[in-house]
Amino acid sequence: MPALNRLLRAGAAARPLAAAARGWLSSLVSSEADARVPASLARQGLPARRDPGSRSVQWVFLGCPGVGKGTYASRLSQLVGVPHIATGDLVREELASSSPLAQQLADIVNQGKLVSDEIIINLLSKRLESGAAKGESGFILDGFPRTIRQAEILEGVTDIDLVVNLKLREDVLLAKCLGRRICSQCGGNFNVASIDIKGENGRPGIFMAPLLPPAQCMTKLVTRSDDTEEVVKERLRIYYEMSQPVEEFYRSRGKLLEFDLPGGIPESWPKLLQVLNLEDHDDKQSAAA
Ligand SMILES: Nc1ncnc2c1ncn2[C@@H]1O[C@H](COP(=O)(O)OP(=O)(O)O)[C@@H](O)[C@H]1O
Repeated sequence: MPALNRLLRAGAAARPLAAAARGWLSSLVSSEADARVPASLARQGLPARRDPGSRSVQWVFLGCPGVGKGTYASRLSQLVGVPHIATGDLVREELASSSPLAQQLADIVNQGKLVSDEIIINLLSKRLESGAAKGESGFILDGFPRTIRQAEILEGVTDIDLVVNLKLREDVLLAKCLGRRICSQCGGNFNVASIDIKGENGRPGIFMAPLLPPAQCMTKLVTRSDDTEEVVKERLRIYYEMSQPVEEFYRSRGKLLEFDLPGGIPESWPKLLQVLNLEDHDDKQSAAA
């Protein structure tokens, strides 16, 4: 099996890339029969394909920067027992290394631009490959696909069961990005923003309490270099231009589940479980804990 990066280095052009990526990724993801698809999709008139337990879930989380893809994808991955794979994390791991790619990536990410499809497919392929070697199966993808080309390549490789599109109003997205903090020691994600917007002119208000770190992390908090106001606004602009069409790509295939976040985690998590038909799962896990 030729590695995608070797093909790319050999100067593979646009069409061979898609073919190469398909070959490479398809050996790493499963296209077997369908996995669990929430009954809520059926209620929405979307196709609910059933063959429970045939393979692990293959889900995608879409949504603007700051919407909470990482938070909810990570919680769900623990609940359903599949890895949470965030391409933004893969990019940041590469940035933290002293690889030749790191400087090139830093310039792109710090301007709020998208990394090339080639680089992202390469990073994702490596992550899937190392997971497969450890016996991982299934996934919840967060931050991928982010362009129509990425979506087409993924669709050519495997059957995604469900795409959750998380939504929040733009002023809240900006406040959440600016309030985001990471513990430089444990890697935990927190948010110091306190959001309390009153409803007006028929538009509902929204309340989100800050997600504060424990005392031992308090002095070790850092801000992502791309979470400045200027860069967040550019990331939002790029999302609308490059990634929003991906929503329509999955909507037209009957796979998109729209989810308007009603508030912070205490309000949103139970509702998300409800629409995913996973409340029982959560109860069983809490009882077992
Ligand atoms: N699928 C992708 N395609 C291109 N670039 C990506 C992709 N995923 C992540 N990146 C790069 O990594 C950065 C951080 O990604 P992420 O943590 O997902 O950010 P966000 O908070 O904007 O959703 C992006 O701004 C982009 O430069």
